[in-house]
Amino acid sequence: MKKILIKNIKGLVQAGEEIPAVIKGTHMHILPVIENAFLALEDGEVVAYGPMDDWQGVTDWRDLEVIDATGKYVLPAFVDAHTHTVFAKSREEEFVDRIKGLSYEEIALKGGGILNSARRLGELSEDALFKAAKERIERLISYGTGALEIKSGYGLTVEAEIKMLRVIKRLKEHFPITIKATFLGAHAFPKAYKENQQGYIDLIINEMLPVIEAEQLADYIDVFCERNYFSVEQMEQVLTAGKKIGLKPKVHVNQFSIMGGIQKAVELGAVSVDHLEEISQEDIDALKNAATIPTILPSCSHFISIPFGNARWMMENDLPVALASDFNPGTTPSGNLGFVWSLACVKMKMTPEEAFNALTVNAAAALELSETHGKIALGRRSPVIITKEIPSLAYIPYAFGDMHIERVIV
Ligand SMILES: N=CN[C@@H](CCC(=O)O)C(=O)O
Ligand SMILES: [Zn+2]
Repeated sequence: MKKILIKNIKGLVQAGEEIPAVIKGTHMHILPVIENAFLALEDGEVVAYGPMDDWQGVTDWRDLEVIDATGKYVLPAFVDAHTHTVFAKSREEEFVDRIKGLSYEEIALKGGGILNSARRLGELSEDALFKAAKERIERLISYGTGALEIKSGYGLTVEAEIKMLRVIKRLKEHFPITIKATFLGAHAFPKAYKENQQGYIDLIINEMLPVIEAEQLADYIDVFCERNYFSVEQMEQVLTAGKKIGLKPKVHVNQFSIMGGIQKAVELGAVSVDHLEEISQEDIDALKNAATIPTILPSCSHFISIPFGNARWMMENDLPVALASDFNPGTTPSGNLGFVWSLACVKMKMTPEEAFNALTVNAAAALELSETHGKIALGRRSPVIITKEIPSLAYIPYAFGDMHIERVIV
């Protein structure tokens, strides 16, 4: 048995059996920290923690690794509940086009964007996609990500969507961290179906979903509900078909426009609604008393220069805000949740504590991982982060761009 004792921890963050599975509104500011603490793990499972004064000493030193965390914090790893980590190639030429004045939507309308990624993904083998995604995930873990969701959606043909999902399945098997798969066949209409949108929806429902069901390739179903992409009615068709084979909805809504997608997604029992750069009082009202987690993606706002989600307004309305990276080659070529933490504080005026809850407890809820992730508690095995020596917890989002993580125990 591999035993690890982390002692003299400057601050053990978010440790406690009583920490709730979802943290709403004003409660998001509450973040428990045990000062001068210890944490004991056996084969990754939390077997004891608390103030150093309560530490009983070690009786069995065999196979024990002792880590002295003087001046360092220990945190539950982040949960990334929204990524597109499997993709073929980066898209920096679109980045340059945006610098020159084109918008994301204009680039997409001239054949760039999602269709650009789909063209490139079609050319790559399953093995090549797996290798590239594996390297990305290794990097994400070193940044403190302890569980993540990965979407398909750069295939847009039966063959290529299934290829993506098979890659995600292999990644699940390869990594010790939890990975969940989301089917996003309804990410964009392929060129061949530009004039026959219903034909593509039929392809998703009649050709893709049966293979996904037979091979158990997905946990969730997603639709990009947006002008020039999928309408609310089209989203409803796809989500309803997905639900019939047990896929719960997690959807892209309100990135550029307000179309009623949030209300419909809530009605269909969505686990989360993601993006929300644009939001109305009606949207907020729909989310009150719903189990759906509003998930904001500030790195996307930063990178393509669109508004940041109004987290403060959501919290004032007692909603449980989650944060995720949206890691993808088009709108967010970074899966670094430390940077997301910083952006949430600087641009969305979330306190460091609120943003941390949004990256852990509420993010775990957005991925239905509340039982295992988001906090440190007895019996749990989810990854933990050990920081470098830092003056305070707020220093992490404050000193953006620096790497504050020394080690991630998976
Ligand atoms: N908006 C939809 N999908 C991705 C971007 C896809 C792309 O541009 O490749 C997002 O969440 O930002
Ligand atoms: Zn996305």
